[in-house]
Amino acid sequence: MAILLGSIADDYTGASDLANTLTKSGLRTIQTVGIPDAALDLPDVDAVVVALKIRSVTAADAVSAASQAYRWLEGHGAKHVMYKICSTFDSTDAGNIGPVTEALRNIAESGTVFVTPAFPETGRTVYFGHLFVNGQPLNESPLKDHPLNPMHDANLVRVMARQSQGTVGLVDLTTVAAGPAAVKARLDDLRVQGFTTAIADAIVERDLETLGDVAVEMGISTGASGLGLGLARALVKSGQVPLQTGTTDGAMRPVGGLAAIVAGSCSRATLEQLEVAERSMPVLRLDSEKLIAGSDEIAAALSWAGERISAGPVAIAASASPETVSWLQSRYGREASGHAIETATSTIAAELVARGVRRLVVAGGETSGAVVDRLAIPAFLIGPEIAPGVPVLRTVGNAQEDMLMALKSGNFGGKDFFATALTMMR
Ligand SMILES: Nc1ncnc2c1ncn2[C@@H]1O[C@H](COP(=O)(O)OP(=O)(O)O)[C@@H](O)[C@H]1O
Ligand SMILES: O=C(O)[C@@H](O)C(=O)COP(=O)(O)O
Repeated sequence: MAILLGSIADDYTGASDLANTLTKSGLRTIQTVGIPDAALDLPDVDAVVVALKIRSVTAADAVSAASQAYRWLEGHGAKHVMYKICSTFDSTDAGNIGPVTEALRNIAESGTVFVTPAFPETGRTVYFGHLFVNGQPLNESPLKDHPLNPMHDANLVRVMARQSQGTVGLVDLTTVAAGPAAVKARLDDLRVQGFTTAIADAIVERDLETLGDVAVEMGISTGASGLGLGLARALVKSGQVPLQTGTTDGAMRPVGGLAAIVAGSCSRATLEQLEVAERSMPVLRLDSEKLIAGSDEIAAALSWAGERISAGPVAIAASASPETVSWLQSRYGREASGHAIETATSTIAAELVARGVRRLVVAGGETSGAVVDRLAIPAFLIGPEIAPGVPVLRTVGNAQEDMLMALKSGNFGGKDFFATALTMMR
């Protein structure tokens, strides 16, 4: 299997978001969970998105995992590797966008690498280095309250500089609007001046097409799904990939079984989606403190689900308001409470699967990572889009029967996301 485009995604929902964009843009794409085992029979594809869970680990661990994934992708023919980060630039001053981008730049022996989280379809735009989320500066958006990486600065040149060793430049909108030649000239200029990375502005898809045209000729880039769109369109336009249509064959064959939702995202969109779901299906709100205290809350949740699930889908949520999250964190610590709740939600998901759930929606990036790891799923085929950034996924190569899943990024999806997803996953 020789691939054209490789990607290393820093979390699993982000990986399915990018795989969805590449598929929609005409590339046959598969999402693997980690570097695939040699024994895994992968279909012929144009693009492989290697999903890693490295957004909230130490920078050293993130660099090591991403470097190994880069070597695997390069060894399988990838001419360009995109490091997929969150469209809301989820990271801290310790990393991991800066350290991983710089490490990949060194391995690929690249010039100045551009970085853009722009994803206009979901309201993420970058203007003179400042990230806006649905028109609000990042630091005023719901991301200011993220449980693991609250974002307090919209100026990404500054944010990136705090987590980088090298200097960070800017490819501003005026340059991007002038087209690929102007962007290349600006990157050359930045390289000569010694900049290792540069935030690239983008407001509309056309800007991302320009950036894609430039990136496709470089070894690596860093960005969100919008950059994936630019890269995919550049590959199709150049004739390197014939335009394919639709989703992977067989991705949507019915799997039967029971259906459930497990939510660990505390993002505003997820909280609203759970409120709406309460009108049409049973929703259990877990007690966060009891979850941290021990297994009784898990057993109670499974018994609650057992009494209802044969009649239709159920939802189980650890999700809580910013006030509850910060109270819990002040008592148990940010990482410890996040980790304990991820362990609990993934245990609940695995037990539901053991009891016959074959259609599973998971809300939250870290939460999805914990669930997918717990279920030991090796890879996913990409099905149709439920909402921008969220496709239906079909498991590949796992021990259990095939499952249909959706891994929803916390902030993605409309208010009726859960009902829409379950309808598509019949
Ligand atoms: N009630 C809660 N209190 C504190 N942390 C929570 C609570 N519920 C979930 N979490 C944690 O919040 C984090 C949410 O992150 P994630 O799953 O990536 O969601 P998102 O996609 O919205 O960023 C996870 O670590 C999860 O375990
Ligand atoms: O780019 C994005 O916004 C998503 O693909 C993504 O990575 C979101 O992360 P989570 O909200 O943590 O799922």
